[in-house]
Amino acid sequence: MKLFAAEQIYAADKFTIEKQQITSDALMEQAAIQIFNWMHLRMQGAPVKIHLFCGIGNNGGDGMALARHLQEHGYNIGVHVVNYSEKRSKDFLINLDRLKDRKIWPNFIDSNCEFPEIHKDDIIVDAIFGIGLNREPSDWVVNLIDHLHKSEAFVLSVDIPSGLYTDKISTNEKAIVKANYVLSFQAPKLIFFLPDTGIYIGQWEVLDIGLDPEYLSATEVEYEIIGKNEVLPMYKPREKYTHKGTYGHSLLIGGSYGKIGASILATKASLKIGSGLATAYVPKCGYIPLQTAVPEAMVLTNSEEYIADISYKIEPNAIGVGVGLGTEKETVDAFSKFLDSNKLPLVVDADGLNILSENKKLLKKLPENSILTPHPKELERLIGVWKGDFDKLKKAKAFSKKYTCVLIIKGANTITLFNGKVYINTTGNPGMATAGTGDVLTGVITGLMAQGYDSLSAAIFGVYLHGRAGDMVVEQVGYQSLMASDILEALGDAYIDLFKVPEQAPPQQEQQQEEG
Ligand SMILES: NC(=O)C1=CN([C@@H]2O[C@H](COP(=O)(O)OP(=O)(O)OC[C@H]3O[C@@H](n4cnc5c(N)ncnc54)[C@H](OP(=O)(O)O)[C@@H]3O)[C@@H](O)[C@H]2O)[C@@H](O)CC1
Ligand SMILES: Nc1ncnc2c1ncn2[C@@H]1O[C@H](COP(=O)(O)OP(=O)(O)O)[C@@H](O)[C@H]1O
Ligand SMILES: [K+]
Repeated sequence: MKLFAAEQIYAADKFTIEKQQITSDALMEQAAIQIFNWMHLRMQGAPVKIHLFCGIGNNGGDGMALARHLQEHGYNIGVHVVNYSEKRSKDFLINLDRLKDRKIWPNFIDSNCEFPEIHKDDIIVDAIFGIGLNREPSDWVVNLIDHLHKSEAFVLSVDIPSGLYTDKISTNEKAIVKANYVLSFQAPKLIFFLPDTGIYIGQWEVLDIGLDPEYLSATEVEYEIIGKNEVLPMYKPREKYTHKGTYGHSLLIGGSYGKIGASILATKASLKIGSGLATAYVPKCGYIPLQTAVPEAMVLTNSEEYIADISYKIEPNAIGVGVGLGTEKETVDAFSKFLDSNKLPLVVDADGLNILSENKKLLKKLPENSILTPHPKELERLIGVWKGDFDKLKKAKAFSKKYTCVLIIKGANTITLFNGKVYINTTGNPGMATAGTGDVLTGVITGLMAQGYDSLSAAIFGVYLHGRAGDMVVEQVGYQSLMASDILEALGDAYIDLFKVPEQAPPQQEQQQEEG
């Protein structure tokens, strides 16, 4: 799903109004009705007090229009205008008048006013600022936001939590509403998925407010979120008249004394994801553990406790390097020499990344379209410290461009960058914050490349399947008990899940409705 920049949403808004020959307040009305329907379906007329805090722009206008619909349906509302500017938007004013026509007089709050009392069982609708925020809110607005938080009432934010910018990080975390739920118009916003800003969003849902679909589909975006719909077209089916050679040979180079488990996990993952053959290249101390733990894999060994040379006679189709590798001087030299002769795009993880960070000139030796899979600390070693998520993305994009590599930034909502575009994964859970899960991901991506997936598809699809396996298995084992091996075992389920059709209402029920 595309993530649009604020300017693109404003442009789509303008285009829709012109094409459909409607007024902007009619579009606002559609948006408000969508929110009303969402609330009405859940509240069913419950007499809970609903406090609507409305700014003076179009986000506030949405809130005012919503207030009218709630009042018409008998809800117990309090409407508060957060009067932070004299410059009120046209559609805000139209909706203010419509409220007044119905004899509803909002409570106007400014810097000198006492804030309204809010009980913790009340509901707050946050329509103070939307995507038009362009500077830090005044101190009294920050105090109001603090007042909302202190009430402990449920907060429903319209479009985005007020106080969040769409393209930068706020300097004052107290100036941001913490939303329990966000109803976002037309598409989610990038900030919902970044660690610095995602913390202000409990749950979110998209409401289709009728922006022109053709315009939106023709609009090129920098950011996309990746779910099942996006990865399904990448899937390569298994054909009947094929053999193990058809599905490629993965080579996993890594392991050192005390870290052979990493090689086991990665090698096994490459087979579990469908690689026809797999070879683990490990120091001799890894020979017996590997042959025992992954009897399906072949093993090549070199020196005793860490890898001191990387050379082989096999012809792999994909190579993953770095898990458990260690950073001994001889290993670094072996990796450097290997890069001189290797032509295949690599998947580089863990100590492979640490070696590259310590020896930046090696980065130039990486074949084009190699995949680097750093967690945030490894990323910092590669690209340097950053100031907030937007700066991180900018630096990461520049790095991926400079070395023509796919960069995978691991974490909650793993982010893949390539060729100026950013793909945000939606699978995975905090149960995966445990030893060895990254090693499994390296094996998964290597195994996909061995099967012929191009680097970008292997990265996006691999991250998705890895996270989906984590989501499926966590339901059985729980967050705390989830281990990397559990993800390995669930990779098959993640594939099968790609083709599961969402459950529909039982036919009997439909029949009854028709009869009724
Ligand atoms: N297509 C869609 O998706 C649709 C979107 N719709 C809704 O419109 C919302 C965007 O509305 P919006 O452009 O009027 O901006 P909004 O966020 O209400 O801010 C208001 C104004 O405040 C100002 N301002 C900024 N920062 C400030 C500060 N710190 N302190 C004081 N003032 C500050 C700034 O004006 P300025 O003073 O800079 O001229 C800004 O323009 C969007 O989120 C959605 O809810 C729907 O109605 C239907 C279709
Ligand atoms: N909170 C989280 N939510 C979702 N996924 C997570 C979370 N924490 C970690 N992960 C995933 O777990 C994996 C951890 O990788 P990494 O840190 O390299 O682990 P290791 O080095 O132990 O193998 C990554 O794929 C990451 O995206
Ligand atoms: K808002």
